[in-house]
Amino acid sequence: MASEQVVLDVEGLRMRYGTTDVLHDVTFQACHGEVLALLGPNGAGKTTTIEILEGFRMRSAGRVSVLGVDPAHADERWRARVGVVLQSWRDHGKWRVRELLAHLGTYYTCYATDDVTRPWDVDDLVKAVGLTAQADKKIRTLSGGQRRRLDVAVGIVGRPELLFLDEPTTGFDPVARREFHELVHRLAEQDETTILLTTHDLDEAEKLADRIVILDGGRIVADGTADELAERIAGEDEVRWTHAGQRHVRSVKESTRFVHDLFRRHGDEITDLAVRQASLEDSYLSLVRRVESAEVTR
Ligand SMILES: Nc1ncnc2c1ncn2[C@@H]1O[C@H](COP(=O)(O)OP(=O)(O)OP(=O)(O)O)[C@@H](O)[C@H]1O
Repeated sequence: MASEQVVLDVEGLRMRYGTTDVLHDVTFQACHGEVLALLGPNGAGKTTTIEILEGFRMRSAGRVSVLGVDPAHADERWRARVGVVLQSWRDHGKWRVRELLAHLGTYYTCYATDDVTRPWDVDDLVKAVGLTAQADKKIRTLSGGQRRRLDVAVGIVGRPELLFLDEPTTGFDPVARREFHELVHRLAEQDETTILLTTHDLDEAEKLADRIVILDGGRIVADGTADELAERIAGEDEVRWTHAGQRHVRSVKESTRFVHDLFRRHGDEITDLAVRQASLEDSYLSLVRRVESAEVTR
């Protein structure tokens, strides 16, 4: 993390649609250069949260500060510092990729600073999102995954300080996904862009995020690094080994100590040893099941 400067500050956020509360007292922060993943089951409140932070939706209660400004009262200068990748860019089908990005980029020219050149050079941008071969194609002829890459390019053309990515890799093939992950790392590490992303891909969250916030039923049920969540929630590693021709599997809290004891007792008789640490998926599933069973008994 480049500095401890707080870029996103959310405290006691509440949202009510009609008579239904969908966010209850949501509190979290993100610091400069941090990549934060917001996870949670369908309907947990991720998009609602992100739309409030983007200034697209009015909250019912709570305090929200984004780059030091309340998004409900933000101006164009603030908007130019924020990049948004929405769930899909469907307009401008007759435009060509390069043309659209160059056109949208002109909006940011007046927001360039001594430190940040705006907009992003179109050829560099098209290359960064892997659309060089499609740069002169009409948008309506792009495949679903190529459109999604264009969505990402539209979101970052102004070189935002803060980037919101709502399910960015839906429809990406494995190569596109890998390239997108490299782009996110580059944005966070080289450009110190703060990134808030939502995803249902736990492997993606584990790879990209410095910190993970899990929302369930409109409440934050976990907040920490993938390792912290694995330790705090799933808590157990899986150890597999063979002894005297027989396969064994045990779930244990302290795998290093367990393996040490195993070798102390059986030495070279132990073969095929494998230790699998609890993954983010284990933590997530265990947490969501716990919340669901608590709701059933409530
Ligand atoms: N405009 C709306 N009017 C009424 N209820 C809404 C509206 N938008 C969302 N909701 C409700 O708010 C809750 C949270 O929805 P939201 O879209 O934020 O969830 P999500 O976590 O993004 O879900 P998903 O993973 O399915 O995209 C859901 O119960 C949804 O039905």
